[in-house]
Amino acid sequence: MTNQSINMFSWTLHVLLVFLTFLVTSIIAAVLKGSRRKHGQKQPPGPPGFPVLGHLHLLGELPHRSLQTLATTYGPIMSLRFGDVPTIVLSSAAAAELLLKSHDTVFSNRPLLEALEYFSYGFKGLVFSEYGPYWRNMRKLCWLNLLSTSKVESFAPLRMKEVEKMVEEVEKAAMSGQIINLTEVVNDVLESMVYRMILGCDTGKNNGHDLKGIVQEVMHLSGAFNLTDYVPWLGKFDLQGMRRQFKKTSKALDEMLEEIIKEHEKVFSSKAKHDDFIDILLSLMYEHDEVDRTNIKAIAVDMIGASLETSAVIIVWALSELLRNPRIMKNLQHELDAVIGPGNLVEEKDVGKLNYLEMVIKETFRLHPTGSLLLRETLEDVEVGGYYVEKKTRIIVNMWALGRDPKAWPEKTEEFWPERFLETEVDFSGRESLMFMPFGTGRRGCPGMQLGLFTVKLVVAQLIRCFRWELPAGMAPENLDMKEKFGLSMPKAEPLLAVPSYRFRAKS
Ligand code: HEM
Repeated sequence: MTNQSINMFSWTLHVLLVFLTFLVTSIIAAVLKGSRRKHGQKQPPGPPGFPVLGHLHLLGELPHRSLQTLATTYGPIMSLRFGDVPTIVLSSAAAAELLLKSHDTVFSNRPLLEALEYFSYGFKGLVFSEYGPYWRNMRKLCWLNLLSTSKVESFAPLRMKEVEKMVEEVEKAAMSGQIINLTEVVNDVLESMVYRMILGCDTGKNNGHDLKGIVQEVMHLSGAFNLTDYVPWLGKFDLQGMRRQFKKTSKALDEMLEEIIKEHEKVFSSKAKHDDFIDILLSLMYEHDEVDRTNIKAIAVDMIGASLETSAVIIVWALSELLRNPRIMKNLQHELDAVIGPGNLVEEKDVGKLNYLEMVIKETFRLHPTGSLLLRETLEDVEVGGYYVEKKTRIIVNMWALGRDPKAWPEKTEEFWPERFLETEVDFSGRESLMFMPFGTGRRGCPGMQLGLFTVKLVVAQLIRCFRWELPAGMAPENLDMKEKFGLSMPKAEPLLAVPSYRFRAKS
């Protein structure tokens, strides 16, 4: 035997051994878990699964669609197992009401995913920290100091300035009849707003650190499929090489945040102070023991992650639906012209008067929920709706399916029809009814809803008020590609391209 074939043989043996250990351990684990379950405890229905994989193979490229299809057979409360993780998928408003509303606390935990352990400094932020006193403190701190109504309003001039810059850029394209990539325009304005508000800097290179590139990598890795999250004991083999990437990216992220914090510290007591989230968190660190440097970094990452893609993605979907539905675009332009003075830019104080805009944004969230699968985990065993749900069961609320639940939305279910909200008195908060809850619900509901809505409405209103939009090369509205791709926030798969022309030159 040559050296090469000996190596080949030992490599094959190694892979076989790993696979066999994997198979045997998983079967033992499944048997032990089964035997722990008491007799007569009814599980929600679900399809038969494979050993080891469970139902992972059923997820497909667009899990929200695959799960919706499965729910037509197994019902709106469905039991699945992804690797080692028992999971319940909720696919209707009634199912979400039954579990989440009546047992808010029990369903208030989040799964501890490996990527987020790295990027949130061992779950020291808010979004993915475990339900309990630490999470409660962090939530209160963020709510009072960063996301309260008065704080959100204090950043309004910053948002307006960035929106004005965006309008100027689009005006240049309108002058030359250019096709523009609206997805890029929206991402750029959101990045500028979010980075300035949270970190006090823009999207370019910061002391040699590629802020935009690093954040994009963090978002990408946080949404990527990681086998370790489903079969934890396989983690030590790091078969997909994910841990290596988490370590590399979290190191780059940490170095960049350190420098940003140091810059803030240098000018903290001077007039050159930025007055952004880092400044606010630094003052809390100087005043209170409960905040340290790690918290500042973890919260900054959470706030960027929670606000950037969510808002940008929904704006692009809203603009796409408006381009595909000229009647609705016209209605919105009429409302904007009637409410806003001639030639003026829309300001945040106007947003509350724009009822049709509100309906357009609601309808966009119904059909294109950012975060198509909302993730929770049970804190303890619970019996609900005649079913037994174990502690540490992962709960997936299929928001995609909720928006298409024919019982909740019987009329024109698949159609973009904002007028349905004239009759349906639901707000964004998921407080009254879970048929519509784009910002989640209950204790873990989104604390950035107000900020998110202001931003989304302001950007959409400005782009529709100032410009007429056409699809490139005479494309018919109904031919616009509306496919989504799976990710943390379910963005449109293809960038949105369109040609702007002036409705009028706006002045602020
Ligand atoms: C259009 C924009 C946004 C959408 C659609 C959105 C949506 C959501 C959703 C669905 C959740 C999960 C809620 C649940 O489990 O019930 C969430 C959580 C969260 N969001 Fe937002 N969000 C947006 C903007 C923001 C902004 C601007 C911020 C802050 C700067 C923010 C901060 C958070 C935080 C901190 C959490 C975790 C709360 C917790 O676990 O206690 N979000 N968001």
